[in-house]
This record gives sequence, structure tokens and C-alpha cells, in this order.
Amino acid sequence: MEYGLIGSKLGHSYSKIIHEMLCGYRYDLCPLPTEEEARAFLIRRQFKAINVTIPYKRLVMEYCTYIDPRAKAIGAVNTVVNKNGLLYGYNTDHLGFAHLCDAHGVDFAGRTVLILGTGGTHNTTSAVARDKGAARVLTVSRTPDAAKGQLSYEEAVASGAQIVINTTPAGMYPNVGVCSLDVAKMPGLEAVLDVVYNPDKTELILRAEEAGVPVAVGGLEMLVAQAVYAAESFLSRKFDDAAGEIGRITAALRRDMLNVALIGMPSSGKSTVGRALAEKLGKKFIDLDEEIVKADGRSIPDIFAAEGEDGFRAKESAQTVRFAKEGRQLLSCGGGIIKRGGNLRALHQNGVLLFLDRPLDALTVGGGRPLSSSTEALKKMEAERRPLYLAAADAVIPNSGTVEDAVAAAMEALDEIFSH
Ligand SMILES: Nc1ncnc2c1ncn2[C@@H]1O[C@H](COP(=O)(O)OP(=O)(O)O)[C@@H](O)[C@H]1O
Ligand SMILES: O=C(O)C1=C[C@@H](OP(=O)(O)O)[C@@H](O)[C@H](O)C1
Ligand SMILES: [Mg+2]
Repeated sequence: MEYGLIGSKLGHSYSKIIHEMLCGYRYDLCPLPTEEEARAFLIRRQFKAINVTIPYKRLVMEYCTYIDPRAKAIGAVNTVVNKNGLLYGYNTDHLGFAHLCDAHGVDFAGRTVLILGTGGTHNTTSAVARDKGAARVLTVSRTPDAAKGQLSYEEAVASGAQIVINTTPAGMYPNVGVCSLDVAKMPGLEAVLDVVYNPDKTELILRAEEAGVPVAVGGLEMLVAQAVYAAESFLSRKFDDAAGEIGRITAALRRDMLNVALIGMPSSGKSTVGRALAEKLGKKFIDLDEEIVKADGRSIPDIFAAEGEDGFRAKESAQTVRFAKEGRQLLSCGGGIIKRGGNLRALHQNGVLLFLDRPLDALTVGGGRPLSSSTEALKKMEAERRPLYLAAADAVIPNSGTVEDAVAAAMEALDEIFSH
């Protein structure tokens, strides 16, 4: 191995994609489940340079001849460069986190900062907060140690903090929707940062957005930034525009990993355009109406007949929650998905929404759609729903020409959405 990553479990790591997009060298994921294997790997040192992740960021320090002072102070090394058989250790996680804060204009000066969690990333983020002038850095734990001044999640709410940093795995895929901090009760918040990047927006970030916190961002940019700074150490050279590289790769990664959901009136072409768009994007096509039918065993008209619209909506929500937390999918939604706010929240956590806008007179009456019973019904429905589609969508895609035209318009809109 020349370049790569070691850690105990690496199944979901994006590092290979990021490094190979960035530099073109080959980057291998090398899972080392046991400490003995990690030690043997470090003794053999048959690599040019590596990144290190959980649980070996401290262990590798024993094998380094030189450790960068910041890495030493934090007590963790995530980047190791082999120079003529001697290992040099650095910490680019703190550079990555500092980049995330700077890129979003987070001002730490004189602020009270809450760090959720006591694990490895706690020290990294608290070092950055202190460097940037935080007045107080408080630690929040589910099992607070009062002797160390740690706070419970209840106490944290009343701490008067302006900045919250989550370093715990709470809310991380597949256990999405989890969050112990009631940010809605913290009116002075200026920024909420989460080091978790899958899903794109954790429950904490969604809640912060809903509470109107001005800066609410997940950890993807931090992950990319630490990789870019690690690559600089790997190759002993600086990028001309590191921030530009970070922005470029973060955007490309989000385009690749996130879902695209199509919303719009019944028979506006969500399933038809969705299938073609999925192919173009290289995403897995999922038709939520089909999934409802598959899971239930009855047709949509039969579900409506037996359980009414409410019964159908409950099934629709269950399938939405199920698929929306996954990634790399094109989700073709049923027309009524916007009737429940929870559906939109689920879709936004890991994807973008496009409103497919087909002229009212081109919509189909009937066609196995119980609510599209007449032209009048469609007209009334459109008047009610149009504002909801517009409010939920990241972009509006006209579908008034051919299916290919709509696909091209959607590709253009996605280029724009993922350009920054
Ligand atoms: N741009 C278009 N040109 C011609 N027919 C279209 C176009 N978009 C959709 N359709 C047709 O409209 C009908 C409804 O489309 P569908 O994809 O099932 O809509 P939805 O999933 O939104 O309910 C289908 O017969 C489809 O072929
Ligand atoms: O608009 C609606 O309320 C509905 C739209 C349908 O999906 P399409 O939009 O794919 O037709 C289907 O979910 C159900 O008949 C209800
Ligand atoms: Mg459909």
C-alpha cells in the first residue's frame, strides 16, 4: 500500500473517493480489526503515508519519531508520513474543523461553546474553539462528571451558549432522528456544527435550522478539508487554492451521495422523468408509490378504499422515512407527499427536492389515482398544493416539453445546486 486509511472498521468511509478525486493517486482502505494487527502494520511500515481513524489515533503516536505540536497537544494523530522509514505524525482533523468554522463565518471570540461528547473529537474541536478565542468551552455528556465540570443535556440548555458542536455519533446513519439537546429552548444560539456527515443533515442540524439558528452545518466539509490537508502532508506540497479544492470536492461528493427527490402533482411525470433522470445520474431509482404497494400487498385504490386517505398517508410516511435516510437514490414521490411536514423533513435530511411542474391541462384524470377524479378536482388540488410544492423545492423543473427536456432541465438545476 502506498496511500490509504487504517482503522478498525472502514466500511462506510468516503476517504478513498475524496483522495482519489483530489490527487489521482491510489488510496486503499485497510481495515485492521485488532490492536495487534494495527501494531504489526505500523512496525512493518510498508506505506508512503496513511490516515488513521478510530480507534488508533492515539496508538499510532507510539510509533512516530516526530509529532507535530498541535497533534501532541490534542493527543491524536490522523496523518502519518513515512520519511525514509521514520514516521511523522500530524493532526489534520483540527485543520478540517477550523476550515468548516471559517467557511461558515463562525465567530468564537468571547463566546460560550458547548461540546457534546467526551470522545476523541472532543479535544480536536475544543482546541479549535480555544484557538479562535472562545471565552468558555463546556463539555456535555449523558453521564456528566461533575468533578470535571461536565454538564448534563438539561443543564446545557440553560448554559447561555452561543455555539454547539456535536462530536458524538448521535443521529448518525442508520440511527437517524436521534438528538438529546433541545436547541429550540436555546434562543442565543449563533451556530450549531455537527461532525457527523451521514446523513447530510442530522436531527440536531434539522432542529437548529427549524429554530432559526443562523449557521447549522454538518461535518462533510470538515471530512473533505482534513483529507485535503492530509494530502498536502502526504505529498509535501501545498495546494495553490486549498479552500477551492475543498469546495470542489465537497460539492462533487454531495452530488454523488445525496438523494434527489421529485415532487409535484399526480401525473406530472415524476415516475417517468425520475426513471430517466436516475439513469443519467447513476442513482438507484425508487418509486415510493410502488414501494407502498409492495409493502402492503394491495393497490393504491384498494388501500384508499379500505383505509381512506389517512391510512394511505401513514403508509406513505413509513416508506418515505425508510428510503429517505439512505443515499444515492432518485426518489419519485407520490403527489401528496407534501401533505405531511415530516415527509419533507425526512427527504431534506439527505437530499434535494425538485418540483416537477407540468401544466394543469396536461395532467391525467383517473389513471388509478383516487384523488384525481375529475378536472375540477385536479384544479382545486393544484391551487391548494402549488404553494407547498414551491416552498418545499430546491428548484422548479418545468415539464412542458419532452421527457428529455425535463431531464436536461433537472440536470442543469442540479449543477447549480451542487456548484457550491
Ligand atoms: N414530458 C412529457 N411528455 C409526454 N408525456 C409525459 C411527459 N411527462 C409525463 N408524461 C406522461 O404522463 C403520464 C403520467 O406520468 P407519471 O410519470 O406516471 O407521473 P407521476 O409519477 O408524477 O404521477 C405518463 O403517461 C407519462 O408518460
Ligand atoms: O397526489 C396524491 O395525493 C396521490 C398521488 C399518487 O402518486 P402520483 O403523484 O405518482 O400519481 C399516489 O400517491 C396516490 O394516488 C395519492
Ligand atoms: Mg408516480
